[in-house]
Amino acid sequence: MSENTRTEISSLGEFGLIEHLTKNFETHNASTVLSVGDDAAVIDHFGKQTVITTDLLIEGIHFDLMYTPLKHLGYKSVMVNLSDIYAMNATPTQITVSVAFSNRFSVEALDEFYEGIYVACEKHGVDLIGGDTSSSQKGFIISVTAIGEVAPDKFVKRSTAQKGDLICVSGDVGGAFLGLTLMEREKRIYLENPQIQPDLEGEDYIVGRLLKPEARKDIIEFFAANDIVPTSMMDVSDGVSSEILHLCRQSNLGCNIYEEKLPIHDAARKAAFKFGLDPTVCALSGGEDYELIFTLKQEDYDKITLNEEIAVIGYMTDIEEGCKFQTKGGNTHPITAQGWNAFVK
Ligand SMILES: Nc1ncnc2c1ncn2[C@@H]1O[C@H](COP(=O)(O)OP(=O)(O)O)[C@@H](O)[C@H]1O
Ligand SMILES: Cc1ncc(C[n+]2csc(CCOP(=O)(O)OP(=O)(O)O)c2C)c(N)n1
Ligand SMILES: [Mg+2]
Repeated sequence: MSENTRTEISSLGEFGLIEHLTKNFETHNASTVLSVGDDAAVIDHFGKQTVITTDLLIEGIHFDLMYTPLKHLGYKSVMVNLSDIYAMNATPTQITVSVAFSNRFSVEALDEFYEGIYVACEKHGVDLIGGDTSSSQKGFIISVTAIGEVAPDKFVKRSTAQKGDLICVSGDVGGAFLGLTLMEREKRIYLENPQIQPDLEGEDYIVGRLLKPEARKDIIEFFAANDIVPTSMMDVSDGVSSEILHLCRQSNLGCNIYEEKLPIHDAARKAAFKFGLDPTVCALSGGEDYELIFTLKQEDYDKITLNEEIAVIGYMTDIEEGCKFQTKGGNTHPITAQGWNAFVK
């Protein structure tokens, strides 16, 4: 397809567009009994339990199209939902995708967005089984629902951590926030002086963390292969400190977290210093890392030491102890939820 082709959505109409966007996608899961094309889809998880989650992505709130390629946006819209399914220790099987957009979008633009959706589906073995398509007066609105399966009562909640459990985080945290800080800075410079080209040299890691997060399927597979069942779990969308407080509040416990144990990538640390930010603050309050935060019984410690993708950052305590953060200098502070909140500007 030529770069300059612009096909108006009106040339296809709503039903033509849906057919165009979905016709080449085949379903792969046995649980997908009926897919796109009827009043509803039908799924059958053959005795397993069904896990379901949904998240909205709103232009200007969750993403900025000035620096977000549509293919990446499609991919990320799916990933943030799959991340919630993995956070239940479940396997994603189907998604629905609903979109609303203004006439500033062409068929080619939506094709790009769906390319990203399909790449994410392929990678995680998920079927697209339906959705909805509408117009919006202003802005691109995306709503994805993900469905998954889990063996009966094997899902992992936020509320079941026990005193003494180890608190663990997968991968590294803070990078996506630094990617966002960089993109917002470059956008500002560009708007002030459009002749200046964005300077993203050497910043691929943090930009990648923002634009193409990876839901941690590998961690769930590692648990299954090593007979590990976390005592509680959730994904890191709003920032580590905010998520730890959710685990503590819902489990009626306190915690001790150690600054020196926070997994921060070198590229993120360097970027933080460049922007005059504290890497620890970025890791605790940044958000959009889409890593898993979970608690484990102490006797499982040996099973995870060999996995370099898992860091132990602290442990759960009695509720009376409060939620505490110990700095590298040995000072102790209460943890506050300074994570992302769509209603706080
Ligand atoms: N408008 C709503 N109506 C009903 N339930 C909601 C609504 N918004 C959020 N929830 C529910 O509240 C819980 C927490 O949501 P949220 O903080 O968005 O979690 P996550 O970070 O996993 O997306 C979830 O169970 C979610 O389904
Ligand atoms: C334009 C823009 N503004 C702000 C952000 C930062 N941001 C967007 S969503 C989000 C966190 C998660 O969003 P939320 O809607 O709370 O997801 P949920 O917790 O429901 O999964 C963050 C930090 C961004 N990526 N782009
Ligand atoms: Mg949500």
